[in-house]
Amino acid sequence: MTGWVQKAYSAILLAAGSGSRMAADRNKIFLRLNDQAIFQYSLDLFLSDADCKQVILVGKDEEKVYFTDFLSDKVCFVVGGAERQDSVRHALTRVSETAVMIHDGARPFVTLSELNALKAHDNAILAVPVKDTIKQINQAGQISQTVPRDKLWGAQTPQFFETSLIQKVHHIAQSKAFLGTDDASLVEVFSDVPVTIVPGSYDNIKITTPEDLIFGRAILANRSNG
Ligand SMILES: Nc1ccn([C@@H]2O[C@H](COP(=O)(O)OP(=O)(O)OP(=O)(O)O)[C@@H](O)[C@H]2O)c(=O)n1
Ligand SMILES: C[C@](O)(CO)[C@H](O)COP(=O)(O)O
Repeated sequence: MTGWVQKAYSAILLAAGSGSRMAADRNKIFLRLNDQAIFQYSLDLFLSDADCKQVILVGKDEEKVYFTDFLSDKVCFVVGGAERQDSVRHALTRVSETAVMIHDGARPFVTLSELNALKAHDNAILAVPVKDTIKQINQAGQISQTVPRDKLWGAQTPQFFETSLIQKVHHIAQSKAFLGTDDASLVEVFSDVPVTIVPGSYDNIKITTPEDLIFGRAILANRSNG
């Protein structure tokens, strides 16, 4: 992992999802892992990084009240949109720095050394090599091919960009009604700027389904033992 790198940035922390796959009685972002709500882990990490000059917390309008205690001179609140991409686009209008780190609040286990590794690049994302054998299927649900995985990586967040670039490609994507599943995909489709893969950790899971809470508690227990 790359060492300490100084580069001022704004962080967009996404918490405006619904968590439908978690099937909880509230937005999963507020579920507790040990002593903290899920989104607090990465909020605290960004606030501990001196290079992070601004955190834009993106939530649902009706849930703003739950974020009030976390707002400050450095942390502002922006109302999200229907899709993750809409939430990012709303937040991008408020970014104060020339670089921006876009992060899922549902990924609580990113580390400072991973943030520093991203900051060593202009445009980069955390990702991990795909471990499973990947099958492509046909319409009948039968295998059409096994996709060679030596060049396949699973995209994570944070994803780190020059602010002007990511603002531009989000604007184009909206005008063309293009919906990507991450922010780097918009850079890939609507610019010729390369995005670097920074090898991340398999710990940096997105809390998505109920068993991820079990994995999350195991990751925390492992960290407190080590
Ligand atoms: N309209 C949306 C959708 C998602 N997110 C955020 O984007 C991250 C990744 O989204 P994901 O967990 O996949 O989506 P959820 O809507 O939270 O969950 P689900 O797809 O299971 O409903 C989460 O931190 C989520 O809060 C957001 O800010 N705005
Ligand atoms: C951005 C992301 O975290 C990359 O893995 C992911 O795409 C977010 O949402 P998804 O609904 O799980 O695809």
